[in-house]
Amino acid sequence: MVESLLSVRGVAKSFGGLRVLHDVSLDVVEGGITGLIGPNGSGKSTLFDVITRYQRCDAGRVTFAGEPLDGLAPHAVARRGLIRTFQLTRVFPSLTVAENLLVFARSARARPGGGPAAGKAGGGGEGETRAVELLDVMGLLGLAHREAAGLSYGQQKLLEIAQVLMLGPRLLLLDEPMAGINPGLADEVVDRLKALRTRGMTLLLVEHDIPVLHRLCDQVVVLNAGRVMAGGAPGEVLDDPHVREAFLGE
Ligand SMILES: Nc1ncnc2c1ncn2[C@@H]1O[C@H](COP(=O)(O)OP(=O)(O)OP(=O)(O)O)[C@@H](O)[C@H]1O
Repeated sequence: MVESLLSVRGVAKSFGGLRVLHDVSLDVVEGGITGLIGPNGSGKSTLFDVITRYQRCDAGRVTFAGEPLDGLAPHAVARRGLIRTFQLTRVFPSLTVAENLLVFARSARARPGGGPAAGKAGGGGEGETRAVELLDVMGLLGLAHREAAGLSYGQQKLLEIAQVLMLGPRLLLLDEPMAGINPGLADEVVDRLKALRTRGMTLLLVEHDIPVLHRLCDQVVVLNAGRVMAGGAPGEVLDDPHVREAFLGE
């Protein structure tokens, strides 16, 4: 049996009297891309909040790399390598693309045995080497000396992902990485995310676009009204008539 990098078991969460998550369990295997889909209000953001410890769950447990996250603060979770983009990223418009990465070099953590997408970076020369490598992976090397303010929205998204990669995550949580990106660039973002997987990164992302889910994900988990209603290979899950009815309104 393949051990999962992230394991969510029996998670429940209510806000006041409103039960938002009911007994949610899922596994994310290392080195894969897992898509999380579900109608508006089905609990996707709340699940991300619980996983990253922005919210406490009322019941259940989240385990990362074999260790329970109970009781940890969000920054301590991030330090273990479980990182969500909005937590830490901010594109500074008046800095160059390269400078935007180097800002993150100083706070980067070392992770022994990581590949280029999950390795270590300090300040100085090491941080610069890593920044160049990540700009290359994200297709931004040619823009390294441009001001970030001049980037397209999609390029800024790629820069945000590169910033967070400076921190050496082991699992990256992305909330709708394609949102607002024009269709031409969406293909590029898909390719860049796949390139990260090739380098050993593990991704869990909220995504609504069905063709994107088919192209990108190894596994899709469907959340409906706070419960996992399906999970498995994209081809199986996204063609399931129950899923199509709940999610696509068919
Ligand atoms: N802090 C909170 N206090 C009270 N209710 C909340 C809170 N956060 C979320 N909710 C409620 O929980 C439910 C699930 O919300 P959540 O944002 O997790 O869903 P979602 O699947 O991410 O939705 P969307 O696709 O619209 O982002 C909604 O009914 C929402 O109003």
